[in-house]
Amino acid sequence: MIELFSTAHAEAGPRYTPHELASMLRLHPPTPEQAAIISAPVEPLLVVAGAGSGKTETMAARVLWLVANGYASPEQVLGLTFTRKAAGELAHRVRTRLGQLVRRLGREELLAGEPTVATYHSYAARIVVEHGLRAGYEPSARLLTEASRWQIVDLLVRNYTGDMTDVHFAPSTVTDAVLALAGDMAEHLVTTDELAAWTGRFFADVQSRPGKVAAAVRDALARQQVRLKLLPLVRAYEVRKNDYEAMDFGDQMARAARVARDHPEVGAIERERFKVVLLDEYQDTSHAQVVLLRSLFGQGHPVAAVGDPCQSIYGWRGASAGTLDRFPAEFGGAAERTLTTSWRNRPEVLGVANALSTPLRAAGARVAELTAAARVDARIGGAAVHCALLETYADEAAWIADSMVKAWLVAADLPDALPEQVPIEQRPTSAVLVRLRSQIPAIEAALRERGVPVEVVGLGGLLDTPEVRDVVCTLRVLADPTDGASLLRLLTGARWRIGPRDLVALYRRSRAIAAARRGLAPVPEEPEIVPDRLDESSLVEALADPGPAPSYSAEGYARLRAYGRELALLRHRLDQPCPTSSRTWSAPPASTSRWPCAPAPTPGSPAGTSTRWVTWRPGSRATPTAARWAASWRSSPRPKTRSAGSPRAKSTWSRARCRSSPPTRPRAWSGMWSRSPA
Ligand SMILES: Nc1ncnc2c1ncn2[C@@H]1O[C@H](COP(=O)(O)OP(=O)(O)OP(=O)(O)O)[C@@H](O)[C@H]1O
Repeated sequence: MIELFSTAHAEAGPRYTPHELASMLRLHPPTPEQAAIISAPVEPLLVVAGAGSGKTETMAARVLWLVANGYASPEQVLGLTFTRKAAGELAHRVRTRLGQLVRRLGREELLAGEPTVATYHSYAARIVVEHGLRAGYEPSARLLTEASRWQIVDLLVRNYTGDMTDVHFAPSTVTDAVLALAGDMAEHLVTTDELAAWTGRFFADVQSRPGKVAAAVRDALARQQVRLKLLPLVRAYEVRKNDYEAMDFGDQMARAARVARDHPEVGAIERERFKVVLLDEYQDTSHAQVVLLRSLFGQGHPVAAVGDPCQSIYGWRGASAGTLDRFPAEFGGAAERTLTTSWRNRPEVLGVANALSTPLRAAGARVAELTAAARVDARIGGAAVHCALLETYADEAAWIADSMVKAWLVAADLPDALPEQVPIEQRPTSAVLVRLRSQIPAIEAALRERGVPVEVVGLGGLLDTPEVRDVVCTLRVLADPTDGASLLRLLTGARWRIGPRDLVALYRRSRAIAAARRGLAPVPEEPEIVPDRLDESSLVEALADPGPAPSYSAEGYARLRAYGRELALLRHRLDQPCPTSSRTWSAPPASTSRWPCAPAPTPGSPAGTSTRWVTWRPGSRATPTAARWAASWRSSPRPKTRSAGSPRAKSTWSRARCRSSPPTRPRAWSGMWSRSPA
């Protein structure tokens, strides 16, 4: 048990029961299960409970009970959640209740200060800033955004000349794989050397066993072989981050965990500061997060963790349902409690949810089945949960909209009315959850068609509207001439309506351009046999230079020419400064520099036709990093082309890099414009 917070109340036992506090603040009375958690001894505690069972509510009530009974002052409470939204929700409930308590008890001196409610990541960031120097981490290290991470690794990948035998990925996939591997290693606190050594031991172990290697093991070995090939890139990424004095989110969590693990004095300081710790969604904590929390608060400190093994969504990054099972061992013999009343769902929904989660429980998830609270709203539109499997998104949207209209009419007892005739107070609120944002417009349209007012929530809403998506695709095509997928969307969209025959002709043209370029490239020692990414993705070039008109329908050709001209005009504006760039930096010393990616003159095209993708001029506004990258690109050696049959032939992606890197360069380059200098 911890040293109690000053007052006589705490030493003499709790002054207020959970029920008394609830009635004092006019809150819902807690259930017996909730009351037991709220007033549990001030020791490690694990609450395993399902969705909507009142976990957040109970945690807020526990903070209130601890403060009211003098076990902790508000500022000695730390609550950690995964998302800012959840942190905001918990903080709001705790602060509102503490405010009510102050007004009721009139004891402001005891309740001064604010609890700290933060995300796991922001708490880790604070640990690194405040204590990182103990482990040699600069507190001023810059945090890389997802986009910056991607740009750094993409550039490394495209300039990489190491052995990539057996890595049959496109460059962008290699970039994703390197980022994922770097992230996984940070989550698991594993270094590149440790991973290489572990893989070596694993291989030796498998090979030392007699008999045939099972197919599944062979697959695992092959995957690990690929992983080993990526390790030099992960190392290069680490070096690059050090050069930039930067780190990503994974590094930040790993640094916090290492500081806490290797420097016990940090735990002493944090335990002194926070007498009570609440951990939300504990089932989703990664290995690095568990190490951080266990190192800081793992010696019997009153940590209350809540979690639901059936809601574990981060298995891929090291979280597992076993995290909940290990809690008592990690935090010093925790009591375990549960909540079984659902305040959010009706019995029919819970019946389905309980049935669906039965296999998870059978596999060891120790979470109790939920039963509906008596106060859950009366049923609307029948007692059954319906499930439909429909052929198209449009059918699905229509079905959802019809079901909702039916529910409205049943709720209002107006079977023949139109939705807009249902009085507002009789309209039940309804929510539609979708798997993909792209489904939203169709569902929204179907509901509006039937007169049901709709509000689309979520940040992605605007980006998914077709008009905005067209603008985004246009920007992509301008910045990345290999982005054939975006161009295809625009060509087949409502504006240009290019038909299949003309698309095939354009595709043939792109092949001809690629073939002509191969013809002009330095002659390899042996013929190349593997198609590369550029071969597949030069539709944008073909649009700029569509070749002879008779290959297309007259109308199609005219539209393609018109659109090609429009894109060329827009492309000339690519090097204009971005208004958000906050300082001007002198660009590297060079005369006007052109990215050498103009398509070669090809048979059938007017002599000298070429497309200039991006022009950069001295004096342009650029960040120092962008300037450095541009300079390093110019001085980097030209990659070699691959020869078929050579013993250690570079794989597809490696050669694709050599061909596709010039056109994609502007993407990395222009992406830097919008960033403020470091
Ligand atoms: N004893 C109670 N009496 C009445 N309502 C309650 C009670 N306990 C919780 N609730 C209500 O139940 C709803 C769900 O509670 P809460 O948000 O705390 O659940 P949760 O388990 O944290 O949900 P999730 O699984 O989504 O995180 C809230 O509206 C809350 O006010």
